[in-house]
Formats: sequence, C-alpha cells, structure tokens
Amino acid sequence: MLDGVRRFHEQDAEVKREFYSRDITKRVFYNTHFNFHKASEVNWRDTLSCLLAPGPLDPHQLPSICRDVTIKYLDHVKKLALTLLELFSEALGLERSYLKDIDCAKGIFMLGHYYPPCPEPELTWGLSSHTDVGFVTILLQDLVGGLQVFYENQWIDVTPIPGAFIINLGNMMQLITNDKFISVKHRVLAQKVGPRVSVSCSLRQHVQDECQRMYGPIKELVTKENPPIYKEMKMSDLVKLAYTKELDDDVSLLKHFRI
Ligand SMILES: O=C(O)CCC(=O)C(=O)O
Ligand SMILES: [Fe+2]
Repeated sequence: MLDGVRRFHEQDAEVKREFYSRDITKRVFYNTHFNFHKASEVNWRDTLSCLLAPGPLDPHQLPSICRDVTIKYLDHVKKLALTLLELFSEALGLERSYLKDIDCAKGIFMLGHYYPPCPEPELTWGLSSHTDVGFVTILLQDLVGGLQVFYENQWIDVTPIPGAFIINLGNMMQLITNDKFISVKHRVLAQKVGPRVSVSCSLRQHVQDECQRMYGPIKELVTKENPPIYKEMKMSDLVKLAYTKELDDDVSLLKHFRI
C-alpha cells in the first residue's frame, strides 16, 4: 500500500492534475496541506484523500496506479477495524458488537501522505500537531520516521517497526466515551530525509448526505456522577469544522461540542 501511495505521488504533475481539488465533497482528491489557506505555516506534504466507505465505491474513481492495492488494503482494514472495535467495546464494559452496531466502522477515509525531503525543516511541519477526527485511525508508516505523539507532557518519537500499525483514538471516540478514552495529539516533523510515505485509514464518516447519524456520550457510560459532557452531534459537523480551522496546539475541536 505504501508503494502504491508513493507511485501515485511520484507521477508527473500533469497526470495528478485530474485529481487535484479542494472540494471536500469529492470522494477522491489530491492536494497539498488540506487547510492551506487557513494555516500560518504550510505543511511540507501532499495527500491523496479517498473516501472508501460507506459505498458504493466506484473503483474507477481511484487513481489507476494504486487502485487494485487500495481495494485489497481496504478489505484488510475493514477486518482489523472490526476486531479493534470489539476490543474497545469490551474494554468499555459494553457488548462486543456495541461500537460496530452504532456504525463506528461505517465510514473509512484514507489519506495517502507523501512528505518530500524538506531543505529547511526548522521552518515548518510535515503535519502540524492535531488529534484525529474519527473514532479510530489505523496508521501505516514507512521506515523513515518523523511521527511524534504527545505523552506525559512531552513529544515522543514513534519509531517505525516494519509491518506494525499505529492505532490512534480520535475525537469521536472521546466524545462517545464521555472522555473515558482520550484522543491522542500527534504531529509529523518536516525532515531533510525523505520522501516519507504513510497511509492513515480513519474510521470516520464524512460530509456526504448518507452520514447523518447523531452521536453523543453512550448512555451506558454516563451516570449521575459522570454526566454527559458533550452534546449530541452529527459527525459531518465535526469534519466540516476540521477543514475550516487551522490545526494548532490547542487542538481538540471537541470543545465546540461541550455542554
Ligand atoms: O503521517 C503520519 O504518520 C501521520 C498521519 C496522520 O496523523 C493523519 O493522517 O491523521
Ligand atoms: Fe493524525
């Protein structure tokens, strides 16, 4: 999959042009730094964005150079996603199928990132500090490194391990668990070495009309002592917000949904 993403980005600009767009209602689009016009520093990165689920996904919308591998990869990601949701449901003391049954794996949004070598890495980021929007992100990185997570008040390098996935919890998971699970802040350094390639698959619904389900803190997880701290909302509201705000250190967009 990493090779497929690399092949896409290393094509001539002329070939990639047909996918270039900043229209987030498209299922497949490619651009540089998604919130380019809002950001104070432009991230050193190009990204191919693909809404893979809910379907129907017309494979012909995917770039031909990474079409077959994306379809195969999606199959594996779906299986892993369901296993993870079962484990998280159990960890929360819920029925195994709880998170699947509330459609946490219904949406899969894939980002194929390409971070070229940066001549002046101290001036910007590969990807600014942020928390992910969805429920869970299944992230695959190559062996270059540069990803960091914020843990116990410091930035920690996530050293690449061949064949390993990084699983991040996102804002939606934090919202439905009423802060029992917290979404993790992370970033990618701009570096002189590269290119670096990564593929993140977020379990997240997007802005399409079919994604209108309301989410709030799970009833089984709230009590008198632990009352809901978030309002019911549609995930598309959060996604739209993520595309209009600048990523910054005060990252969680969840503050907009607090009661
Ligand atoms: O490139 C990476 O390792 C991180 C990507 C990421 O954080 C994201 O897609 O949300
Ligand atoms: Fe992320």
